[in-house]
Amino acid sequence: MTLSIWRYSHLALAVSSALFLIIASFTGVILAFEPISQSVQPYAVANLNEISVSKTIEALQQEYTEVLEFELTADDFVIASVVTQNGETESIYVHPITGRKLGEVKAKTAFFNWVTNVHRSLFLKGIGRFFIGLVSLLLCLISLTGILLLAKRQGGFLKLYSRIKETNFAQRYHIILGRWLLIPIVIIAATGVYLSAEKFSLLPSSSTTHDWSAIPSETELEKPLSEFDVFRSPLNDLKKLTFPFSEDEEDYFIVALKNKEVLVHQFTGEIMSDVPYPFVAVASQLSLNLHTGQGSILWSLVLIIASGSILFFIVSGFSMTLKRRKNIKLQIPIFNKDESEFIILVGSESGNTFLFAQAFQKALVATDKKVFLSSLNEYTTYKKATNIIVFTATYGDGEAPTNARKFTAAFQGIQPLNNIKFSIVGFGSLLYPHYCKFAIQVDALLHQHLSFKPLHPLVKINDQSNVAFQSWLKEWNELMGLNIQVTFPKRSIKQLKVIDFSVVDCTKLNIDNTFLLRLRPKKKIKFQSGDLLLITPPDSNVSRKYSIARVENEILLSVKWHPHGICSSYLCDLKYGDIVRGSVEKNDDFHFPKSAPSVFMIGNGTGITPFLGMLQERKNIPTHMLWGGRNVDSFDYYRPFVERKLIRTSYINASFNTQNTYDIVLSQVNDKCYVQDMLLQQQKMVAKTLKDGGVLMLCGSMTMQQSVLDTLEKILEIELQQPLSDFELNGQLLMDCY
Ligand SMILES: Cc1cc2nc3c(=O)[nH]c(=O)nc-3n(C[C@H](O)[C@H](O)[C@H](O)COP(=O)(O)O)c2cc1C
Repeated sequence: MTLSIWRYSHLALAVSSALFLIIASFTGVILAFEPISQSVQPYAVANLNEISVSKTIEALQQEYTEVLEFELTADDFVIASVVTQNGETESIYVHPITGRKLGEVKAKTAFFNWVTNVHRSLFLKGIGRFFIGLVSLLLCLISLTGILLLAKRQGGFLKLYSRIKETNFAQRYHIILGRWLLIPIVIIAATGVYLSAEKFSLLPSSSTTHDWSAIPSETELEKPLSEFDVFRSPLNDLKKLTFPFSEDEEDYFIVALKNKEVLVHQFTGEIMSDVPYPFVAVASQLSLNLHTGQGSILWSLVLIIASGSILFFIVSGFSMTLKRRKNIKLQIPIFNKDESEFIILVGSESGNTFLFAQAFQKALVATDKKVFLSSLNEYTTYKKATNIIVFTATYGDGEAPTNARKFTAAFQGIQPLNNIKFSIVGFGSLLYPHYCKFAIQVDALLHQHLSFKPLHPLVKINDQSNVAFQSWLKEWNELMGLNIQVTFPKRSIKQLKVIDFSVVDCTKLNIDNTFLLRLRPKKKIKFQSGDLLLITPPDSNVSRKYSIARVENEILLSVKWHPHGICSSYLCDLKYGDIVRGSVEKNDDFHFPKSAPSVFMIGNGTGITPFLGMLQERKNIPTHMLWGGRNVDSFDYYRPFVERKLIRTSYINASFNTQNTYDIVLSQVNDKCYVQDMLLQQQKMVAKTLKDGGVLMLCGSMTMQQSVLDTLEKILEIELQQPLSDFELNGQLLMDCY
């Protein structure tokens, strides 16, 4: 709730000021170049702290007929207003020791003048200035709401700079740039507000007021300028010196120093008035310098980057909002569990079943029904429920999808509050031996419970068939006396580029009927270990995806041959030089982490494949790999890749400072050990890895995934009293199981 308040405030502020912000930041970037071009001019003189003010006065008086004033700029240049020997009044850069003219003070170019006008007032004078001031204020608020949002997302202010989970470009760089450029942007905005407030006289006066009526002391004697105390101070203490207008005794030198302004008697050097600058004047000067970058090339560069980044924030922010809105439209989270009459429970691994469930929910809501949708894992009590509709896929070897693994246990432990009618729709594929097995289990479970009555027998849907779904819907409508119409959002299927690969190696089957295949892309393509290779055998419409390793710019895959497997049989028969057509699909969720204190790879069977490549690419991140297979010989094909990089020792004995290690466990030898057994034996080390921010990568069969996740859940409860989902959300648990 609070998150959405901040998000909406952030968005509303950005939307209302976007156009002005674009103009102000764009012109701001250009204007920040002006102080840089100014600073690089050759008028600076070194060691101004060693030159006294009187030295410069003398030099100027010798060189020119009359000196009106001189000042030290933010770039440490000396500018003097003088009357030359020819009687001309000039404003020039001078050398503070010789008084020599170094160059003419040029007026701002017409271009910079124009851009300044746009930046300050959009050529709209007072009203434009007001809008720009207001936009600066909004920018302050946008930055503050942005930082609050970020703190919430990262889990607190202390974690502001911790690892970012987002992989979407706009979102990722909105956060990265936001947290580094927040301070400069707030400074730009706050000083902008200050300068505008000053222009509109909303601040107390910043001018110094002298008492001009003071009477000079009679004891003070006339002396040369070089003996005036105030002129003995170093030149870099001075801001500006204005010479007396006439030789009248009541005309004084006006000396603006860094911290105060003094009036000095022109003949005796007596200080007639000494007024420190008011706070407002100091703040104004500081605001001007910080807002414009005057006098500092480094700060000007920061201003250029910060102003430019505001343009990026606007574009990336709006792109994130559009994306979120699209997702919200898909999700329609409307009613809570206790007010809903219809409960839809979903088991889905790759999201397709969710799309069916959401479309069904949307259609029901459109007929004014109160509907609640959640994953099967979140099964609980529902106060007003009369109907439960389960949509679930089956995975692995007839297993539950990850978001339904806890359903059976939850169902057995929860007593429903009322009698409920149920309908089960199983999503599966006839290509698998255990067609819709998990849906069958859920159906059986509900049948056994006295509070649940079937509305309709279990329906199985092969290969996400819309025809089969609509026919179930028709019957469901009839039984319910409803007539809901379900339409599906068009799925944007990314077109993958199909290319040719030549076979470099295809090994024989090992004792587990597994073989290694090495393919060389015929074209240059981008891929990395953990990506997926999609292959459709010739004359077939069945595609298979394989998790791949990148080894010396070639694709390595490990395939288990199934006697009736169309794709595995096709690949198994390949020979050196044959051409295979396929496409590589990016799998960003399963790439080796760019940074992490340590990585623990866990896999079984052919699930070792992406790790074989990651081990070759890995850079300086301590790594341990645990692999589960059947026999010692099962590891033979993988051994050379692993032993090139890792030393065999158990995780518990691994010393990450000096070595990267691996261990294997075998299920068909005497001690019959599975990866989850090994994790349990080394539970302290596993918990410590996660606690210290390490990343756990899991690849292999769904059966192994289920057991490993159950084991991890147990370990974390005992060792850290924390749920596994905390680490999953944090990006510390990466999975690619099949
Ligand atoms: C690795 C894998 C294993 C699968 N195992 C089974 C299975 O044992 N039985 C079955 O009926 N369908 C199986 N399927 C098919 C899925 O259940 C089916 O494609 C489903 O529509 C996917 O839904 P989802 O996208 O919501 O996860 C499997 C699919 C994959 C990719």
